[in-house]
Amino acid sequence: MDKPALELPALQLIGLRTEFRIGGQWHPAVRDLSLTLNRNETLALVGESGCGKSVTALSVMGLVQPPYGRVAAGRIVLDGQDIAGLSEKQLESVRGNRMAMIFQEPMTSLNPVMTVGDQVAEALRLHRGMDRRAALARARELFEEVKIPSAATRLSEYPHQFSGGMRQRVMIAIALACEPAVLLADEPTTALDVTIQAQVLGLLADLRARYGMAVVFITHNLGVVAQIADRVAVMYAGEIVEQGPVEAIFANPQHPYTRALFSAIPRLDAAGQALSAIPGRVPPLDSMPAGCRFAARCPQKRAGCEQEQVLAETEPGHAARCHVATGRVFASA
Ligand SMILES: Nc1ncnc2c1ncn2[C@@H]1O[C@H](COP(=O)(O)OP(=O)(O)OP(=O)(O)O)[C@@H](O)[C@H]1O
Repeated sequence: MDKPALELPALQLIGLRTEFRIGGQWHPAVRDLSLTLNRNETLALVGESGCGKSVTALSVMGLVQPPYGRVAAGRIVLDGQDIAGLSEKQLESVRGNRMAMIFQEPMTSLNPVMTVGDQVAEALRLHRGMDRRAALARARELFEEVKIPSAATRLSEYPHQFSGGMRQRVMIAIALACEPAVLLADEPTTALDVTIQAQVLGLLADLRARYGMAVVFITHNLGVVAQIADRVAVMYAGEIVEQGPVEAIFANPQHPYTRALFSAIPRLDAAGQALSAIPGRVPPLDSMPAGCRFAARCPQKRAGCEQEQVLAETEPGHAARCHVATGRVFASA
């Protein structure tokens, strides 16, 4: 695919804050979240369950809506256009077109009573104005690109006739149909067995390069991160606590939470040693502590952690939200 000469970031989030209403009050599930993603780049969003990864992706897709949730602040800039304030109707022309999302369980997103071919074709008819015949011809090409064997005959089958891995390929074909600038992938391989997972990861990497997409890949599997990501953003309790190139995050993690995540991975050379799970749990949205949200679980807690922390660079392109790691003090100081 040709790229524009002067390239805008594919996706920029600037100060994103997404809130949910709990007991009549709004509480942030994501706050002060900024990141920039270029075309042909994969950013892994990692962290424990409940730390705000899916809410971040759903916010980008415009799928957090009142009355239960809202994007309360920030900009979501897709290929230079701020889409945070778009109406639902305007968003419909962006979703599945300039940005697309794939989920852990494709069965919940696929229509069980429509052939998979028609489901791929639907996106092309809606966003590209193709007639059914042309859309189905393109759907066949897309099935070949995502390596679904016997593409031509499988187009007229229904989702239940596909295995889990093949269904995920159908979802990827739908997502790619309109050649989106940004693909949001929320744990797309978690439900697959490891061999199929590796195949789907390889396929996503190939397609990213072929289509020049930016990919946000949500996972809590650090092995997957190592395999697929260029950059990593580690989230904890709704905030990015560390961000940087994948090599720097693995070789030189700065935030105590990132280090704790790494020490929770089983290691072959440490057979017999207990796995170090992180004691405690992510605080619920309606009782977030002031200051560092990880402090209560942090082995390096000290004076100053009770103050708001800023995300500050520890080396070029690598930042952490911890005054102990960065030597930088506080947002409020
Ligand atoms: N509709 C909702 N109403 C209220 N709270 C919500 C809603 N959706 C998500 N949350 C809360 O927002 C926080 C972030 O959730 P999110 O699903 O983004 O976590 P996650 O990091 O993606 O976790 P997982 O890996 O389990 O998907 C959690 O505390 C969750 O309970």
